Amino acid sequence: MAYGGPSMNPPALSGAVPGGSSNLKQVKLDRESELRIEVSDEPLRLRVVNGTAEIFGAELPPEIWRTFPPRLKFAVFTWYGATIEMDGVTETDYTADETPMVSYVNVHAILDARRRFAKASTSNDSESPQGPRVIVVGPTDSGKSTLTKMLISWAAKQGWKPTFVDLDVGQGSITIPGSIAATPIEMPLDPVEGFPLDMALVYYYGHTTPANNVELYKTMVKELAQVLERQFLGNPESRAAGMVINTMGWIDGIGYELLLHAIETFNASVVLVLGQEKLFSMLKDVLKSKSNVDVVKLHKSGGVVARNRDYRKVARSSRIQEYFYGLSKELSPYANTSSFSDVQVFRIGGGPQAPRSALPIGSDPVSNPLRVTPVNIEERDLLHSILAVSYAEEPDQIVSSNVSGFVYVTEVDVLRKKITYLAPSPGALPSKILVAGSLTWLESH
Ligand SMILES: Nc1ncnc2c1ncn2[C@@H]1O[C@H](COP(=O)(O)OP(=O)(O)OP(=O)(O)O)[C@@H](O)[C@H]1O
Repeated sequence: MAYGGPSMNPPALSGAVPGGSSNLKQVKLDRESELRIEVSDEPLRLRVVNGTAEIFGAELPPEIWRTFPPRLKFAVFTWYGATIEMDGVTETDYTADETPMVSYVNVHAILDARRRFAKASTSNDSESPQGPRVIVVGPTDSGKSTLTKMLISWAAKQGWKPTFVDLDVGQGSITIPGSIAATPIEMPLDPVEGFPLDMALVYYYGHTTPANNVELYKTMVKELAQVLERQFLGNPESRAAGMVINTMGWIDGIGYELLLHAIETFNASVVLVLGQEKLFSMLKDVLKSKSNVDVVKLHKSGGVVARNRDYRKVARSSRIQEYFYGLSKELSPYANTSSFSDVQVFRIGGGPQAPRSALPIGSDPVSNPLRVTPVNIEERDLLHSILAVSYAEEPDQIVSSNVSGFVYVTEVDVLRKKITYLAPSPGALPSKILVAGSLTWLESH
């Protein structure tokens, strides 16, 4: 794994534990330094034995062992010094004393002041000051998700309930990839569990890159923004806490247009640009006419680990597995079989809008990216597809409706006209309307 940069120090080990197993080791961290860890293929146990330390903004309780799953990459940071104990063999672990954490926490302090200002002047008037709407942008592997987590956890630690918005359909921080989602955060994030799903507002776009259907992606981003806007109007507490929006790492061409679209759609007031000068100056320039938008450049942490295509593919697959089986396979999904006639599967986009003969001469029968078409289960191979269970009551509401969850198609029996799927909860699905995209999964156990 390519580490490096000025912030790399040799591992700082202080005294092996006498009589302990050879896998037990203690690391002493000086103030404002961090222990960067890549977990190996085996889980790792870790605890704080002295001082205070946090993982991406969430403080670790003293003395208590936590188990971190295989391949997780993270840092244990301390503001005032700490001793960490690890039990297990890591892929890598080293300490670093050069981190951008002070600049990150300074951003937090400014956001906090804006929240307090918004809270002090809270009225239900839509013109009154609002909490910050922060959007984090930058190329892939610049540490966007990590910074988002820190800002959210630090805010929650101070009693705010900020809204986290995830626009990155490639990874899926709140729920499975292919979705855009938002959720209020009430407590610092658990370093292993991540973002909670129970109160999330989820839209299923269905693909792991916005390139598959740019119009649909934009439409769903807009839907989500409008719903949050309405919720903020009725909830001064959320409104004062504001939002933190995580974006995808696609920053060129259409990707850049989509960032601008998100900034505008969510009325972002703070744009945090991580690790790229060019993107920073482009955004600064294009947003200079907006006096209420601050564009701030921040350094990427030397600890951010670059992840290749294969890693991302595996990570997506684990996210889906986690949705159905839980983080450590503690859940068991329910297998259900329905007749083809009991469910209605739709897809969005594609297909000609109208036959050429019906269009004015010279115009092209472009496909309609928002068109909702029924899927013939007998004809289209849905085996191994992830389908979203829509809240839409009618097919024409599908694009603008959020979803209650997902099912995974494990068998399609064309002869008996039956479809079998895994669902996270038992009983009938909350809706007959299911939405297919291009997301599939091969269960590996
Ligand atoms: N200081 C650090 N020490 C160790 N690992 C870190 C550190 N900062 C980030 N990481 C890890 O590096 C990886 C990439 O970081 P992150 O997910 O924040 O990047 P990103 O810009 O959001 O990526 P993407 O392009 O997928 O959106 C993650 O696994 C994260 O946990």
